[in-house]
Amino acid sequence: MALEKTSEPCDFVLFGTKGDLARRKLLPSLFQLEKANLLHEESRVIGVARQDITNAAYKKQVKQNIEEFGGETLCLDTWKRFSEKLDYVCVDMKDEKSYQVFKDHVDKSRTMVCYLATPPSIFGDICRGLNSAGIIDHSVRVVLEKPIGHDLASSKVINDQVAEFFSEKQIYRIDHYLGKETVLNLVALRFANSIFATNWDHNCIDHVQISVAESVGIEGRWGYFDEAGQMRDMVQNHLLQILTLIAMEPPAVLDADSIRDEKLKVLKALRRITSSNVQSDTVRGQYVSGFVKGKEVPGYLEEEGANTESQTESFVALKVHIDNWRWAGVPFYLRTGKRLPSKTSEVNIFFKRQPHNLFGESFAQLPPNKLTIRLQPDEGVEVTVMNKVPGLTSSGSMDLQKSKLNLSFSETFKDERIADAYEKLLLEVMRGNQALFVRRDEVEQAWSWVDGIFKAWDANNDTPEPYQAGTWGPVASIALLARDNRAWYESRLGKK
Ligand SMILES: NC(=O)C1=CN([C@@H]2O[C@H](COP(=O)(O)OP(=O)(O)OC[C@H]3O[C@@H](n4cnc5c(N)ncnc54)[C@H](OP(=O)(O)O)[C@@H]3O)[C@@H](O)[C@H]2O)C=CC1
Ligand SMILES: O=C1O[C@H](COP(=O)(O)O)[C@@H](O)[C@H](O)[C@H]1O
Repeated sequence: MALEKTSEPCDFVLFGTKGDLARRKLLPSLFQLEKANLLHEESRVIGVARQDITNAAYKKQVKQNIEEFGGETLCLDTWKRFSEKLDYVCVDMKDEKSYQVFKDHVDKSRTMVCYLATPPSIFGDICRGLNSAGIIDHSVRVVLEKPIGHDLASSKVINDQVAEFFSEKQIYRIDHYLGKETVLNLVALRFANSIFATNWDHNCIDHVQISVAESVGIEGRWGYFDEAGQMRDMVQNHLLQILTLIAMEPPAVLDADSIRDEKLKVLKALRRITSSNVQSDTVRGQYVSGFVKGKEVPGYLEEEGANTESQTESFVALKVHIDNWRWAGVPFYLRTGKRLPSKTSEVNIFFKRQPHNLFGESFAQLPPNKLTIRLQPDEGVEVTVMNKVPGLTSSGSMDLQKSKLNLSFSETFKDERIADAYEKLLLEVMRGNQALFVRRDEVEQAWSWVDGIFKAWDANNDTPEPYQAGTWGPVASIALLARDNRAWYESRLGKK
């Protein structure tokens, strides 16, 4: 993927620079942008945290982060250029007065991006602090991390707090799945290829499966995860965003609001899950100890910091209906979980059978066409097609077999490095393109739908079903599809 350099110098202010996300993802991504010469020569990265350290000490910490999480040997030339861009500001983000110090660090003639990699509970404090220091004007952009809130009500509170100081045009709500190369490719695949564009509805498609499987557990983030659970951590944002890109109508143009208007319509058309269908259409699970990739791992309730009463779900499977013309009668099955056999995300589109069988028994036994979009790893697109087995037969019959048309990104684009999602998104913020960010109404519509599921679970006194770490989730997840005479497509890596 060729990314384009930012044309304007930018002050990129990273609140929460010592946190997990900043260390693992954001700083290494900024470093990669520097390495690819995509940061403007005069741009700066200003880390903000509450520890009182010198700029030199901060640079040392950032260097260690990049060495630890950058995934490659540190390129010293790049580091020299990058470290010259680094600056550090000590702020207690809850104390309005402490923001005055910014005046000495930011240059109002540049574009300013404030990335809030902090708990959402202090987004309002940060905006207020920046405002009291006179830093906010119409050109400043603010990036908000997900999940925004815990439910619709709390997300409205946070969005209102930020909206007091920033207009919607200045707000970039990040969902890092929207920066993944293969998720970006969904739009190209659908709207640049007439073979898909013209077959993308209830006439041709039987059902859709979206699986986002993780092999990791909660990675020492009990405090955060146990409050959130897989539904708020993954479904409310990443899975619903993927779903909207698969299901949306073609936007008139590829600008931010045209795309977001179409995604919003899909979210509005989601059939609500209530206490009458929650049992048939949802499954939630919590892992118990088991083996992942041959290694013994603890159960959810044995994780560091765990409370043994927790009923937080680490797995969710859903049957979702989109009540509109295009998708009438086409179920979308979604599943995501931690401590599954492998880290594999893919979308499988199952097409309908041909209306009439011209080929006899061998054809009847074969599954219909399937389009697999491998989001990660081994990014690519695969179509299963029916093919004649070459050769002569005494009866003259035609034997068919299932074959694959396989586009592997790593083989096809050998010379292109696949950029991390955050690299793409950070560059888009610096460039001022909101197309890959989530609008307030989308976030709130998604919460409203997810809130309905929690309400229904509560009404039914539903609790998560146990599943062994290293398996594909509770048995009920298999039953969810089996009731419809369907089965999850167990992806290639799951078989390894
Ligand atoms: N970690 C991840 O993989 C992901 C995280 N996110 C989101 O990103 C955000 C950050 O997450 P994460 O990095 O994991 O969180 P952490 O708890 O690791 O980091 C939060 C940062 O905020 C700082 N902070 C909190 N309160 C204050 C305060 N009053 N004054 C100054 N600094 C403060 C902390 O400073 P200190 O170091 O001093 O405590 C810390 O550096 C959250 O919204 C999360 O939901 C989203 C996707 C993935
Ligand atoms: O946002 C989050 O995403 C990660 C999974 O992201 P991926 O890019 O590695 O697929 C998830 O592990 C984490 O819990 C969640 O907060």
